[in-house]
Amino acid sequence: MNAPTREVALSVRDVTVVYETEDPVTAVSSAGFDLHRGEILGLAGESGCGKTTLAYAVNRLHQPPARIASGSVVLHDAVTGTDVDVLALGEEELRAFRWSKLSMVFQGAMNALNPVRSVGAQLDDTLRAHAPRLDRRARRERSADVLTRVGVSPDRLRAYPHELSGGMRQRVMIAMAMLLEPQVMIMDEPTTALDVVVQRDILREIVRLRDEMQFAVVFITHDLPLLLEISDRIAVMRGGVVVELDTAENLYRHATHPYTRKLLGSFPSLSGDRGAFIRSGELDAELSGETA
Ligand SMILES: Nc1ncnc2c1ncn2[C@@H]1O[C@H](COP(=O)(O)OP(=O)(O)OP(=O)(O)O)[C@@H](O)[C@H]1O
Repeated sequence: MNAPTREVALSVRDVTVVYETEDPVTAVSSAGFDLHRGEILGLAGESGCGKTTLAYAVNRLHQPPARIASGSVVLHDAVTGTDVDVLALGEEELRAFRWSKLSMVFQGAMNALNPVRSVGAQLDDTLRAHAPRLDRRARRERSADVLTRVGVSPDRLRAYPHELSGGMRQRVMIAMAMLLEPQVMIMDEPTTALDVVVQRDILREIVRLRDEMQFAVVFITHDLPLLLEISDRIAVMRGGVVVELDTAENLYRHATHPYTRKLLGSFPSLSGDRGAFIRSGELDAELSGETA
């Protein structure tokens, strides 16, 4: 597996998000992290701790009553060499930024496909909107290529969403998220709705693609054992705050925050002989090519 670099792709600093409801809720409070190029950063924490709220802030997806009260999100664009101040982008700039620089896949993303348009037409729409210089043939090739990368045959370009299984539809959404080769992908429980075998297949693909394409991934889930297997570093959130951020291995072996230890202890698969677990699971072995 390629080691991620120390170069920072995305800096998230002191982000605070408030839901301005009758009784305002500060869902994320001064939270932040640096995401390195080519890195998979896991974001862990129990339900309601603010993971999705933070991810939405990074992609500016919040609608009222949510309000980003403070903080900064900066993408260090490797292509142009400039820094993009995400929270300051205007509507037009934001449209150009999403998908092409930073893309997001949600748990229920597969339901976001348009039921009356073929997969190919939907990939083509995104390319036409964001890569107008590509001609029809180049768009078709690119669409076929991303589908192949996520393990879906290019014949499926003609298929309609209802003709595909849930796992395939979710793969199509992951293909869509990588269509414009963004530098950062945020994946919020991207495989939770799928069965375990499909989930593992897709995760294996994500890690392989990260190695191939060197994009950086923020991977959000409450499934800490899974994060320990696939992440380079893990940030643990609690009550809207990042309480600990360390390499997967350090976090597993020497978690310093009592909450992280409690979280590790709450997964039966992680108790017992901890030394035997870390990054030596079946998935990791397969990823490093040790098994077929
Ligand atoms: N629209 C909303 N209005 C008011 N409060 C909200 C809203 N959406 C989320 N919250 C609150 O913000 C906090 C963080 O929620 P968030 O969904 O970000 O957590 P999460 O860690 O992603 O949880 P999960 O793993 O269940 O998705 C929670 O206390 C939640 O109740």
